[in-house]
Amino acid sequence: MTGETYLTAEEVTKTYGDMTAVSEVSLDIPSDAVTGFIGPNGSGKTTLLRMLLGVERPTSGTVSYDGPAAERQLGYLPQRPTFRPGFSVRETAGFYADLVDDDPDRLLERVGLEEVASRPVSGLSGGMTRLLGIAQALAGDPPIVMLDEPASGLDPAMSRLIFDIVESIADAGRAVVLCSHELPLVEETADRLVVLESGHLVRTGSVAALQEQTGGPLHETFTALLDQDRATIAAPEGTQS
Ligand SMILES: Nc1ncnc2c1ncn2[C@@H]1O[C@H](COP(=O)(O)OP(=O)(O)OP(=O)(O)O)[C@@H](O)[C@H]1O
Repeated sequence: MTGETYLTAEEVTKTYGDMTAVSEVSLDIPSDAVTGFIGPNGSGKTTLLRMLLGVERPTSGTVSYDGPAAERQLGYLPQRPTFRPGFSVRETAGFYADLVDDDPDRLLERVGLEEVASRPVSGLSGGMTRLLGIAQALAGDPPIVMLDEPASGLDPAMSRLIFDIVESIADAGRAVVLCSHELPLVEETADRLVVLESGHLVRTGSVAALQEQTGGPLHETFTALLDQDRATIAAPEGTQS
């Protein structure tokens, strides 16, 4: 079930010199839903996410926030979250909570890190570091939460835990966007998919609708869609079977 549009991108393009990382992508990000960005390495997922966040300025096109009034509109988990060494988990959560008048203990409880609150951040596992990154992204209760590869490099149990938390963030009414290569988990968790290839949006729609198009599980659907698009690009108009 998806809700209102919280963020709108219109024909956003990002070039770096001669390289086009994202090409004329238009999309809406709805509340009450997880939108998954999938695509091969280098297809432009992170660049698109960062333009939606406003930390990367589009070369052309616009991004507009249509969500509710909020002190912090967007929360962000970067691909490789890093925290200041020497601080404990609680001090770190406290730093982010203070910026938006939130409660650090609430944030730690939200991701299940209250038991390790006194541990130095340098002593956290990769999974716990990611959980602390999610806690930070939730500070101030932003209506939109964006997560870049929240489970990359994590074991299956930790990946599952992270995706369960991601789902619960959207269940609380927020708009959640994530980039991920963990296709089976994305298939289970996402409501909508945005499929990118070489900076182009090649498909968007609900997971069910995309599955219906090719009649298979997501990882097969994904491969089939990309193959289909390569064929579309390769075949001159009117020659496709
Ligand atoms: N600051 C930059 N300067 C030059 N090129 C860049 C920059 N940032 C990204 N790119 C290029 O833009 C393209 C898209 O990169 P991006 O990181 O958005 O892809 P991605 O789909 O997130 O990849 P991955 O799945 O590997 O994280 C890549 O070819 C990348 O090398």
